[in-house]
Amino acid sequence: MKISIIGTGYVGLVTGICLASKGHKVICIDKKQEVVDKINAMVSPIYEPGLEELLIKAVSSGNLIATTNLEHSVLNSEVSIIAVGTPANNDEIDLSYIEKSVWEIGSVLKNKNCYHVVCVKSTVVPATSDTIVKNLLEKASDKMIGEIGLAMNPEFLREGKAVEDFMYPDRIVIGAHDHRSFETMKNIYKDFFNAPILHVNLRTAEMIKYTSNALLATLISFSNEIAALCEKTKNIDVKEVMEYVTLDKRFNPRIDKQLVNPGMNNYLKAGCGFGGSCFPKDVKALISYSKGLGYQPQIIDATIKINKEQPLRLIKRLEEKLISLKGKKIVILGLAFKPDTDDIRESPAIAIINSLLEKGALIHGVDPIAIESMKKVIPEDKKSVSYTPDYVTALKSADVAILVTSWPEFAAIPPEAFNKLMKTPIVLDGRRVLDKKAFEAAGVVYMGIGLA
Ligand SMILES: NC(=O)c1ccc[n+]([C@@H]2O[C@H](COP(=O)([O-])OP(=O)(O)OC[C@H]3O[C@@H](n4cnc5c(N)ncnc54)[C@H](O)[C@@H]3O)[C@@H](O)[C@H]2O)c1
Ligand SMILES: O=c1ccn([C@@H]2O[C@H](COP(=O)(O)OP(=O)(O)O[C@H]3O[C@H](CO)[C@@H](O)[C@H](O)[C@H]3O)[C@@H](O)[C@H]2O)c(=O)[nH]1
Repeated sequence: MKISIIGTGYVGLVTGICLASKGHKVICIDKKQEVVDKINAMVSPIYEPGLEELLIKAVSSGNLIATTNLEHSVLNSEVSIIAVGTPANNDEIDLSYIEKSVWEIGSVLKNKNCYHVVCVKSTVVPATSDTIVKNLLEKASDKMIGEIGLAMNPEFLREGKAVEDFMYPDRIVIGAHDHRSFETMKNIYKDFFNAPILHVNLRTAEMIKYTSNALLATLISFSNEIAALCEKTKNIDVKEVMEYVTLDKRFNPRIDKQLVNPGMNNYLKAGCGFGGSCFPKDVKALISYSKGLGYQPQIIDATIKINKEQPLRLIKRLEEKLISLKGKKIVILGLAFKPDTDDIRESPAIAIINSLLEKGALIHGVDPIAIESMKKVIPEDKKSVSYTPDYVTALKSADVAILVTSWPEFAAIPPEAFNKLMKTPIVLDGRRVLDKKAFEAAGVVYMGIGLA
């Protein structure tokens, strides 16, 4: 099929490249010329494992091109997928990018005579597609929805695993205004063999996306609350508790008596809090949507509150240990909000560094790829903040190291290196990926989230 994708960020680019690799003819549209130029030059504008290899194949096979020309792209495609940002504005969803792109598409459709489906892939609060999007499209095109197709197809990919998640989805949710819109969208996904394609109405599709993110975020805050209790009780380790609780087959289904999900990859890992461009923004948008309906949410309100406190609890524990953090050299192992990405949006590292700076500490941030992104938010300054990709340089004569992002390379640092390099070898494991016994055997003071 011929598909145009409006907005070529994480979601738009991954969608475009993956659909092109399934044989569709894809045009990626972005308003940023530098993004378009990079794509056409077969250089990925974002860091995502496996993406650039697929991009090279997609562009060289002629299945993918990028442009800033929306009109030409919409006229030359059967479906337009909208993947522009829906950022938070004072904790409410900002729909201005959606509105602008819908208007632009509608204006082109005014002069297009064959059937065209407009599909919202961006995350939008329930009833956005069947009210705001529908009204704008009808007004701009001078046509009724029905004559133009309308769908909402939420995206569930995770950064760092985006290609894998897109190519092998657990389910494909298609909210459709009518049967014809649904059938057209279904055709796009006909070669995604193992995923069920679920047909729902537009607003249900929107609610499924928010519910998914709110549930996953709530599981993390729940685990962090249990971690706080474990820290106040000697000899209980939250890692052990959560691991054994989740052996229950209601969390960990079995096939032929074998665990399907043995690594506890189920959002019940306590840590220094969830970050990223989605969980914080989407849970807050759901809270604001809910309040707008006159319902005061309780659980998801607590999810955000616990997440805000979680990085600060870490600092409090350090203060209890060291009395004062003033002048202490503190190494932050990990700046990205999770491994395998250079994205630092809402990363717990930001709250941790800012709080430590307020207390007069000196920061040495380490990350394999997220340093440049972090410098834009917390710039390097010779006195109190510096960054390096090299942990050896950072750890030299440090007072404390805090592991914030579970990059595998940090878990692979030998415990002896901390003892040898640091002034006072104290390690605070904010992701529980280090081996406490090995650290203690190497003479390092080990502190961990969810462990007294
Ligand atoms: N990032 C994720 O992992 C993820 C996963 C699932 C869903 N989502 C949702 O998908 C949406 C997009 O997220 P993202 O992270 O890809 O955003 P992003 O900020 O990375 O990318 C958005 C892109 O849209 C472009 N753009 C904005 N208005 C435009 C217009 N009128 N015409 C052409 N281009 C335009 C911007 O230049 C930018 O490159 C959001 O609603 C987000 O909540 C994101
Ligand atoms: O047990 C866990 C699992 C995750 N996290 C943290 O949660 C955050 C988000 O992680 P993850 O879900 O892997 O990354 P995202 O790329 O933000 O993906 C989420 O947000 C996307 C955007 O909406 C959705 O598409 C995905 O389904 C949803 O998982 C990160 O800071 C993680 O460190 C934990 O603290 N404990």
